[in-house]
Amino acid sequence: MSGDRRVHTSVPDTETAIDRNLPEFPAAKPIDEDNYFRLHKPPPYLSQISRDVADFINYHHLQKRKIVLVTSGGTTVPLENNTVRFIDNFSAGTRGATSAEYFLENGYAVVFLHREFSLLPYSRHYSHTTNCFLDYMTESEDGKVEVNAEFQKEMIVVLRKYRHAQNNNLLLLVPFTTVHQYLFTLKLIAQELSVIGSDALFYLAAAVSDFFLPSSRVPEHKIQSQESGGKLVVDLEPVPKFLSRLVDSWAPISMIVSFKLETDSSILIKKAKGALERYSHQLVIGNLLQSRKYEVVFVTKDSERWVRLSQEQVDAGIDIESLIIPEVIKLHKSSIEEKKKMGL
Ligand SMILES: CC(C)(COP(=O)(O)O)[C@@H](O)C(=O)NCCC(=O)N[C@@H](CSSC[C@H](N)C(=O)O)C(=O)O
Repeated sequence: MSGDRRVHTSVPDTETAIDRNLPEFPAAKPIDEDNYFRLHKPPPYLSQISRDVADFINYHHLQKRKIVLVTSGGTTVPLENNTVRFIDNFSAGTRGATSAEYFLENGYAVVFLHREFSLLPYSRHYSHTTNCFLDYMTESEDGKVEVNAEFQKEMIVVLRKYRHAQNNNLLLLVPFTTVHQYLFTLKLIAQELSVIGSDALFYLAAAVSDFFLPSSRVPEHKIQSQESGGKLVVDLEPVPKFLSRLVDSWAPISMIVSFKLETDSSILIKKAKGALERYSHQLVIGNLLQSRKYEVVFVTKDSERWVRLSQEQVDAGIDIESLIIPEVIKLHKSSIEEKKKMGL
């Protein structure tokens, strides 16, 4: 891509985000997915993302490489159009960024739809907080910046993988900030990926808002606390169940994996099965906020299987994604074979 064509999503698009002519957003109804996209304006940068994604897909499809869309990080729900306050969904982006690395190491090309400024593949190892990159550096005698000798071995491994992904155009970074941007961009990428059918895999690790504030109700400027008698009452609508659209029309032939996040272990599997029944996709990976880094449960329509790190693996710093991704790839392979047998 010529020049820096990155889009930035964390700046509120004050021009298009609010439209007072929009009718009051109706309560959630089955046709809401279509209404949502009809009643809300797409992000202004979408056509640029569409071109980048189309080029990326064509490039890898010609080389018969499988492509996975990994979503990562949390979506925001702005409470003002000139956003000062917003509701955020918890996610550091570790699941998505780490999973993307393992997909790349297994030969996939990755479209990484991520919350802007959340963790990214490879750079996540040396972020500005965990493992601050400055702690890995020293000043040589002639005043040059160098990497500490003790870290050379581990860093060269990450650097080589990072450069390989860059030099072979294997990783496309696509940002979002709001749930609005996420939904429009997910729909766009899904429809573009549908051209490669069963070779496309969807791995939805992003923490997506269940509720949002319709544009017709978003105040233009910062909410003044004294105006509302010091209280802030927020009246949100349910986000359209986009997963059903993804499964039944945006990418009907692709394998779709969603994550179910709970904090109460007694309802996790039931909720994961509920999502499968509701959306009829292939796999839900359930995880608890408290233990998400060392155990997950694979829930399909006829099985549930825990995948866990042993204590030794935890102590050795093994990523649970090193166990998750090979399992997902195995299921993707069978899904491709199945679809090919059906002539899809
Ligand atoms: C967010 C985490 C826990 C990773 O954490 P970090 O490593 O810190 O990034 C991820 O593993 C996960 O569960 N992601 C999915 C979380 C989520 O929002 N799941 C939705 C399903 S996808 S959103 C779908 C929408 N609500 C609908 O029902 O259509 C849910 O549980 O309901």
